[in-house]
Amino acid sequence: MEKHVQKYVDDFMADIIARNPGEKEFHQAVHEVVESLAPYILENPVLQKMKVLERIAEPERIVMFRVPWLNDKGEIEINKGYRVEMNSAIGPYKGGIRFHSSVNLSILKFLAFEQTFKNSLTTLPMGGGKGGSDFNPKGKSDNEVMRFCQSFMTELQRHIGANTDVPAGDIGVGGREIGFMFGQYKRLRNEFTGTLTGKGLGWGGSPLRPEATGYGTCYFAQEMLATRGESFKGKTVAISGSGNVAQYACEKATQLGAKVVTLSDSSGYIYDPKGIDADKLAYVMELKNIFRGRIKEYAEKYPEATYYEGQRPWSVKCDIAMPCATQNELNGDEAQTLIANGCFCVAEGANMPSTPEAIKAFLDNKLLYSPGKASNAGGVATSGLEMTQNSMRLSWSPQEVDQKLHSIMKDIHAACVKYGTGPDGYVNYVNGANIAGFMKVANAMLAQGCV
Ligand SMILES: NC(=O)C1=CN([C@@H]2O[C@H](COP(=O)(O)OP(=O)(O)OC[C@H]3O[C@@H](n4cnc5c(N)ncnc54)[C@H](O)[C@@H]3O)[C@@H](O)[C@H]2O)C=CC1
Ligand SMILES: O=C(O)CCC(=O)C(=O)O
Repeated sequence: MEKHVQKYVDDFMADIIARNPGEKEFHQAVHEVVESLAPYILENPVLQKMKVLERIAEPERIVMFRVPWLNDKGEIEINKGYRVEMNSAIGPYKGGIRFHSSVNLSILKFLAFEQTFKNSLTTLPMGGGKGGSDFNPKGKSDNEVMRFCQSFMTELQRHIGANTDVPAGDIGVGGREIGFMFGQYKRLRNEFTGTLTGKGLGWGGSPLRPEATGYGTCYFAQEMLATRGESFKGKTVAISGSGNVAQYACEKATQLGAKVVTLSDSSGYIYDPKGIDADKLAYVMELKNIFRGRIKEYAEKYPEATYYEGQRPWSVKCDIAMPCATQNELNGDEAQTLIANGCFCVAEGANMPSTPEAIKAFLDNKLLYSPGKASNAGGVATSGLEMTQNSMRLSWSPQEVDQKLHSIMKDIHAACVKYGTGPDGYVNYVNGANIAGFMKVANAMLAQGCV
């Protein structure tokens, strides 16, 4: 990197760190973006003068609140609730809600920051936001989850709305939680609107929203593979996670002819050398979505599989890796192991799953590597399609939604290629996604003045 560009990055980050002390995930997300954008911003002085990136890195609003609820023993429990309304330059704030014990402001700010660029890439009119709570749904009864969701929404409902801020699911928030939150929103506001996405099909949801993030990640990977005359057919795929994104990435990769050999959760991973086919995946979906069990039970049911306690799946030999669990789940050493084992494509289904050292290894070795903000954008894009269907008061068929999702993913890929191709022809999808995502938001902010 040239000296004056490095200085811009260093000064920018020094300011971010001073203004947001201790928020390491947020610093990490901003650093990656500033590194991509610095040359572009230095060539466009108006962006510097109008402090566009500085403003994008400061949330427009953060709401923090108490979430008191009663557990099944009748005792009061208290959690923290948050909504980070990051940027509304191109549309209402939009982004998921995460329930996980690790949730804090740093994590939600990094997610809301990433969401701003991701939503812009979808080409749909959605700003960036993210919310959540340090509530841990593991081991809680359905009634406890319902009481928690109702209390969370009792406060959140004042801050959201179909034209203001439209939350959805994320880690720990799936169809069950969206149902409880939507029910409480409707009850308190006395209105049936599209304020949440990820709703059930019979009450305003879009076909394919549950599938969209995993499917979209595979559609994006298909586009990357095609640039080298490759496809999923006959490839071995390692997937981490076993939740929503991992399940549907596994389903689509298998449908496209690949063999998926791993899934994981926070306790460990399973390796199935025969591949996780449709029947085995149906078992995983029941295990995780209904019985809320652990992935190790897979290896008890299918003796051909092995369970590795406390480990991540990146030492397994594969052609394609798809991290679909959580942030910073793939480090520099694991990236080197993947590369040494012949992995040539990494498509992120999770948000920021690769550490900066892992990303550097992928780029230095010229892998096909897509950051989550590009390859997992199919989820929020389909949420955008749900918002459109809600506004029009009609619903599209699964085929129509799938076709739109597919074409959005192709367009995001094309935008990354346009802005990320270097002089040697290698596509740096990190730069491509950051620059393409930034431009639309930046132009809107320039037009809207100092707000
Ligand atoms: N649900 C969606 O539509 C979208 C989700 N994402 C991202 O995809 C990732 C997964 O989200 P979902 O599948 O929706 O959540 P989920 O709650 O359905 O599944 C999360 C998975 O990650 C695993 N996990 C959580 N913490 C872990 C840890 N510390 N170590 C190892 N595994 C861990 C869980 O065991 C579970 O398998 C997250 O990064 C999320 O932000 C991104 C775009 C959209
Ligand atoms: O569907 C949405 O609104 C949000 C999805 C999400 O949280 C994400 O893209 O990370």
